[in-house]
Amino acid sequence: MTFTGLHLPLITPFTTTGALAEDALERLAHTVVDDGADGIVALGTTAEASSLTADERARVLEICAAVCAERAVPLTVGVESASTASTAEALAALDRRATAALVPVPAFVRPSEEGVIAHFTALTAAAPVPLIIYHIPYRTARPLSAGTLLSLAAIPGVAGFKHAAGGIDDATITFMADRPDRTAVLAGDDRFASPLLALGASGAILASAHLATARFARLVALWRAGQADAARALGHRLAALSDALFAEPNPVVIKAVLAEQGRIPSRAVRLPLLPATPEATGTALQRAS
Ligand SMILES: O=C(O)C1=N[C@H](C(=O)O)C[C@H](O)C1
Repeated sequence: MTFTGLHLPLITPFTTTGALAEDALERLAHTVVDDGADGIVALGTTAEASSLTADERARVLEICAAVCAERAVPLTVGVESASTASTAEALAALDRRATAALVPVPAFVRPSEEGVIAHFTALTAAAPVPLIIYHIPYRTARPLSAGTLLSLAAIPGVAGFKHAAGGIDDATITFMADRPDRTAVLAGDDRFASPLLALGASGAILASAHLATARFARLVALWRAGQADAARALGHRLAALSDALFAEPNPVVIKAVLAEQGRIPSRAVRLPLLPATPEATGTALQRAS
């Protein structure tokens, strides 16, 4: 299976009293698909997954799975835990309607690169669905060399990567040149999405695409079609939007803009996140229009 196109890592909307806003989540999921998203990611970082209760996580999954089934689009589910055993347990219990699981290196632990390979080898044995490895060293504190990324790509059961290396570094360039064709690479760093697509990424998982969904979908399509001039120009404009949306910790600005636009009932986020400032919200609203 090859993952292509734009996949939306949905925020979790809350009501004005702080409860899960189920209707708003369902509406949002339908809207992004209407606007050109090729798939949905539930319970990613952008969903504040670690701040949700187990019941809320289960409801989010049910809602997203129902929309994905109705719209016939893939559902990728974020699964994160501190150890290999607990991650394997969470994967084994995954909703059967999931198409893939998005799994980072456990944060804070800082295993060796050999440990990372052993971790994902063990997880593929436990997972009922293919894995998309979430490479995000600035959150996990575990950089990975090109050699390790290529070893991970060779593990049966690894369908691809969400690549969010914090830039286009040496490892990224070597990995993009040498990875097997069957390995999907999805751009996962909003600001660097266009350059990674230019290097051959097959798609993207971008929180920024809650806004301007159709334009982000077009960015992916243009790069995939080799229309570099148009893609580059659009990429520059969308990078400016991403800058504004990531001016404060994700997803606080995105939620504030969606609330201002009346697409979700409130800008509420859960601690330790704080609601977006009016300044950041104003700038993002302008760039989103
Ligand atoms: O939840 C996600 O998936 C994403 N998370 C990233 C982050 O919060 O660092 C941003 C990316 O756009 C998608």
